[in-house]
Amino acid sequence: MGSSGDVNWKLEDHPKLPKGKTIGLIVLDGWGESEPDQYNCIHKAPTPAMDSLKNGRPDTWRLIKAHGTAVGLPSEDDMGNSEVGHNALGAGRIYAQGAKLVDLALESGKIYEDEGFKYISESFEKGTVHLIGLLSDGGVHSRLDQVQLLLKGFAERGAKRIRVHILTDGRDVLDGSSVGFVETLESELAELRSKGVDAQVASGGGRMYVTMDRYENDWTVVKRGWDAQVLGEAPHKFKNALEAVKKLRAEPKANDQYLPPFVIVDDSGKAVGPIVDGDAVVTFNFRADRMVMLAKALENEDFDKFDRVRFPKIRYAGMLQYDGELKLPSHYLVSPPLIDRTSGEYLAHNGVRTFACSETVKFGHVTFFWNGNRSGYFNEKLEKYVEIPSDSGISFNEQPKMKALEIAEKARDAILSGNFDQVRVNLPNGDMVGHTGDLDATVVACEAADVAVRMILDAIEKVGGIYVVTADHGNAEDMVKRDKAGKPALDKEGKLQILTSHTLKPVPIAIGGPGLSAGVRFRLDLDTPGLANVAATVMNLHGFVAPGDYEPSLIEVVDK
Ligand SMILES: O=C(O)[C@H](O)COP(=O)(O)O
Ligand SMILES: [Mn+2]
Ligand SMILES: [Mn+2]
Repeated sequence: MGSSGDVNWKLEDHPKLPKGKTIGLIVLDGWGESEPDQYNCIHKAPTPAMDSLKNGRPDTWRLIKAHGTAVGLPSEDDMGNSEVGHNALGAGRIYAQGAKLVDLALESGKIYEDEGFKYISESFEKGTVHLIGLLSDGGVHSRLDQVQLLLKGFAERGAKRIRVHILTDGRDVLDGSSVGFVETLESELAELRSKGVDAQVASGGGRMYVTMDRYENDWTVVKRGWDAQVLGEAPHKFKNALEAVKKLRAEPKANDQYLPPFVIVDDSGKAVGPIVDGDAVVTFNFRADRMVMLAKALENEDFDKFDRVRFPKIRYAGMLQYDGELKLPSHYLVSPPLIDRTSGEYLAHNGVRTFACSETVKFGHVTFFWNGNRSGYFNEKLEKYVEIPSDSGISFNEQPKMKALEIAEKARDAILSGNFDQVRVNLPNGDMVGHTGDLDATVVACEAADVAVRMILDAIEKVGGIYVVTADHGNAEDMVKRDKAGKPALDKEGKLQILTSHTLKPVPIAIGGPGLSAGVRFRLDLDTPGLANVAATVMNLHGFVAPGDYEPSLIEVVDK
């Protein structure tokens, strides 16, 4: 057990707070705090459990920051996301995250000096370099400006033939914005062509239908991408990417997230950029969860998730290494943040028994991301992680209740069993349904999450425990794009622009339960605390003082 040899894992006893209270720790995914209006689905939904934690309870309910620099992102314009949110919640400190690390490596040019670039550049002379990833400026999984810099950088350093395999977004950015991003990319590629580089888009598809599945929920998503990117085969063929995206978007009910796969073909109808022996491949997403499955398909000799038909001998590098435990991929352009000494690891060393649960689409959030991008248990005798299979092959507005009830039942049973000191869940509804842009379904989703919260609170009540309820970033509380004055913004045709993405809003945190010592309340002296302050808070509630370099606890104990 343990990640680093000479760490003193023993946590000091908290001078005032007892040990042995069962803590129910709930993360509502995509649940921010915003003005109550008709685009605030949390406000529109009946949420009696969450309301009861807030109303009239200023000492034990507050807001904390969940976006921008508070979670290690480059700027205050960066909305929060699950990866950085759960990293901060679990690690108790703020780490420069993927987006920022890539920015720094590009700015300093270090990206071109390290092993990963040297490795792929061996293919520049004779092979093609392929770039695969999410094409948007969402800044959650990838950023187009970084891709533009990479394209230039590769060309300046000898790449002769470049192919880009795009995944359209519409989830971290507005639906329909794919067209503009493709235009930007196309003009970048035209610029390269004018300098003698053979550069073009080779394939594409919508991120949720092609390639970017996560936590092995549905391998057919990755297969669709493989067929287009590697084999050069797809149901739709076009002469260029702009035409592809425009035509496919014109189909009834089409949207950026779910565009079908396509390949770009030459005049003879042949795909312009299948991946073949001797080529280099870079997956340019910096975020791990939705790249791991493709990385496995590209890298692993033994692979049985679908028939790859061909397994080309390529030089493959990720923008980052996506899984430090699996060392996947083995080559990468930028080193990921080294998140060590997470609260989970400390608590395991101090005998705290932990149960963690979510459904597939968020399971890694409350385990892998929570534990500093680390798979598996710190101590399997003390921990139990339960994954409830998510529905696959549907958009979650079709089943907005998702598995909230099942997650709550597992948490309830874990709490009542007396076998665990911390029972931690992620309730995905507000986020996953919020991303569909379906307002009515998102209201149902928020209500379902609230019902799940109630069930967990009731179990905590029964065992005399403590609850901590918070969220990782905003989403469902604001479902419309707004102008600077905060009014809903209309597009050129006068239509409302539905917001499928996360937001910049703060998130609530509430504590309570019969086990909470009298006199515990939120401190008023902290200057805009954020998600990283939660870990020390939870350690206190388990009866421990947090390590000195953790962000300060949110609570104090006053004499009553
Ligand atoms: O991957 C996704 O679904 C979105 O881009 C971000 O959502 P998450 O950060 O809540 O997972
Ligand atoms: Mn999230
Ligand atoms: Mn999300």
